[in-house]
Amino acid sequence: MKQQQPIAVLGGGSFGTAIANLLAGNGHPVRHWMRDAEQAETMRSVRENPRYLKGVKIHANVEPVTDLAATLADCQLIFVALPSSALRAVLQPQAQALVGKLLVSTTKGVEPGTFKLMSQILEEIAPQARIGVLSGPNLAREVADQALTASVVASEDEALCRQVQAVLHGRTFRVYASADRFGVELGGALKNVYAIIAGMAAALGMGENTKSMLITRALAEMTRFAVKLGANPMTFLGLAGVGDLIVTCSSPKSRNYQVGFALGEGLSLEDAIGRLGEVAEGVNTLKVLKARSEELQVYMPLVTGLHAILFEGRTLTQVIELLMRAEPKTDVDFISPSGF
Ligand SMILES: NC(=O)c1ccc[n+]([C@@H]2O[C@H](COP(=O)([O-])OP(=O)(O)OC[C@H]3O[C@@H](n4cnc5c(N)ncnc54)[C@H](O)[C@@H]3O)[C@@H](O)[C@H]2O)c1
Ligand SMILES: O=P(O)(O)OC[C@H](O)CO
Repeated sequence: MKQQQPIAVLGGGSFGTAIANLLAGNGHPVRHWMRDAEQAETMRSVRENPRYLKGVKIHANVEPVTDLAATLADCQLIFVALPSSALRAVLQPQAQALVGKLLVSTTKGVEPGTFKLMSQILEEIAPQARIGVLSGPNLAREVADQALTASVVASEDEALCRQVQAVLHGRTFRVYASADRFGVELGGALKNVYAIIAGMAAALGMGENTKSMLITRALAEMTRFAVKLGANPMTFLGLAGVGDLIVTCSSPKSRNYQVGFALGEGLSLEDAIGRLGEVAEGVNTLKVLKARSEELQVYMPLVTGLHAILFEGRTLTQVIELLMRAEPKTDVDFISPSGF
């Protein structure tokens, strides 16, 4: 009988582990690549990732590995679950091995300096690869615990979308397809910033009206920015836009929300990140988004306010005062700019 080709998952953190397990549970052999040999050995022997996904049993079809070149050589379909800060550095030296491969980024971040999204970096490193993204309301812990979940695979390459749907679809995980790779990926990166704000609001005991205002105005702000970049605003009404924004802004399981909550409790940014000990992409995204929104002259008061608190020494009270007293605006202005 012909042996099934393995699927690669790059990144030994919580999301890499959750995706590897999902694929394995669907009957696929998985090469789960991580840089840390000790972690791989632990995962091989105890069948758990105690540092990033404690209590979740690693499926027998998952093989934790540390040889990146061999992993890329053996696999055609490759899921990338590396932090945005590591993706280029890890994959650039492997450019030759990526020719003709199907690369699916699950990383939700933006590169400082270039403002490139992760699939755009993959495209630059490997112009002869086939590229897609997977994004949506997908907290790793819940995916791993088999909570009913939906996600979006986005690519101009329809066959890639169908293949990703086929390998991930299962009893607990539904995958929708989209041709709008840029919009889907941008939504996933931007929402992390607003989750920090939502976490702060929760720590301060703010009410339900406030939470709703924050999420809705965050969506307006994200969409305004996306439209300026030429993205389709309708994509933001889907799972990878409003769906991901809701889960990340309402769940204490979100690491970005946790950073915000710690800030709301009075911790410094450094201590909040230290206490988390995992990736919170929103902090870096905030810096690059603030700079880019100024260059493009897009009105983003929540981004400006959070940046002022984290990096310009403003107090939360000062920023709330400024936001609430700002000139009244038109609702849904990014769709009907001349509403009034
Ligand atoms: N965790 C989630 O719920 C979730 C869901 C969807 C998408 N994502 C995205 O997935 C990406 C990865 O996040 P995560 O949650 O798995 O992170 P994590 O904090 O759980 O783990 C990060 C992993 O990356 C590894 N790493 C760090 N630097 C590296 C390098 N230079 N080379 C190789 N490995 C390196 C660490 O060793 C660790 O294994 C992020 O962009 C995140 O936004 C996360
Ligand atoms: O834990 P966070 O804040 O990185 O969010 C995880 C996912 O992006 C939620 O979809």
